[in-house]
Amino acid sequence: MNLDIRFRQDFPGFTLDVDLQLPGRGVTALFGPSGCGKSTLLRCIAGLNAAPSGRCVVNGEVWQDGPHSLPTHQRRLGYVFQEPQLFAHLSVSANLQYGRQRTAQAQQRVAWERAVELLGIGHLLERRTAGLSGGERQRIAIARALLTSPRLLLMDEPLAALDQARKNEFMPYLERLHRELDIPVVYVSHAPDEVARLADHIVVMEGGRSLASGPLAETLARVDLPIRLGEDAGVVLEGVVVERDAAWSLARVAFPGGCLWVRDGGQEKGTTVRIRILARDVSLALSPATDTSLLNSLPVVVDQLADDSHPALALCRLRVGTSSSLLARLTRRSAAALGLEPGQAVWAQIKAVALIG
Ligand SMILES: Nc1ncnc2c1ncn2[C@@H]1O[C@H](COP(=O)(O)OP(=O)(O)OP(=O)(O)O)[C@@H](O)[C@H]1O
Repeated sequence: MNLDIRFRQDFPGFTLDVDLQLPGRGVTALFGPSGCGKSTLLRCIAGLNAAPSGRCVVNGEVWQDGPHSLPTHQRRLGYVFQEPQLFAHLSVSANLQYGRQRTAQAQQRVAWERAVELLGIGHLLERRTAGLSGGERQRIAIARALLTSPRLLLMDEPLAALDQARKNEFMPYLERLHRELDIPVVYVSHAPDEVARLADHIVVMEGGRSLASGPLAETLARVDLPIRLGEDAGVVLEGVVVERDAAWSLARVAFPGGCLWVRDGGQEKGTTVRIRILARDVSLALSPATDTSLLNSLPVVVDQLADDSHPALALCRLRVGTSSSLLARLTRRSAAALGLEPGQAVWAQIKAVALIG
């Protein structure tokens, strides 16, 4: 189960040149600054851009092999754009019907009721799409894409047109798709919070190339990428809610290697959650601090030190237990004062932990 994706395409002043082996399940985020080629790559995968030297194999289905390329309508894919492309004169139901009609009955793998329920649009079916909110329209666009029973779902910044409040409402629907449907998704975004919350695998792009491609947690913990991620550098950890403290509205999340207190997000004990810790929110000490307001202090081992984007700053990767990592951003002066070096045991003090889903 994998996606074999290789394209080279020249444009005036820009070349897309990627060679990627991506997992054939889960969400892969294409992440990078504006103009780095994310949408162009998505268009190549969809066959909307003709890249004659490309190769695109989706879980064994060959969509392109050099000049032999299936036209887009013969590729079993769903494409969700930034702005939902719905038929304004038709009802929601008729829009969905359009998606389903495109797929032969024998190939239909996502039932109507399932798509409607997953995206929470049952109450909208008889409405015309023109009067709906941006978030509702986007949910309908996704349901319509699902009803084509795609082998691959391509999403090009589906949340970009929504404000933060609408994004927060929308995100759980994407998480449900991820959890409950076995359709691989390639998801374009330049929003680190979205990537941290949704992705299993990340491709970091710059200037038409892939700088890094790997599992989310591992890739975000690399010290050579935070320079590109700037203020957003940080790790994502997956853990389980093990305790809830109603008196202080806090929850304790256990992850491989330790436990952290976070603001209680309402999840039941036993729920798997993701937490995000930015490098700038982690400071280091040689002993466990007791006279501090910080809730979270973890014993860690210095793994790697690297220069950061500014000559005053350093990035430090820390091992927590045997399989988790943190990043800390600190001044080089502080690193020298603490005498930091790989293998050293120190304490990580964590100013903020965001529970992201
Ligand atoms: N058909 C085309 N003709 C000329 N240049 C093109 C064409 N398609 C893409 N490009 C160029 O490729 C580059 C990458 O564009 P692309 O839209 O893929 O970036 P992106 O990472 O998706 O950006 P954004 O996040 O802003 O959407 C840009 O410089 C763009 O001008």
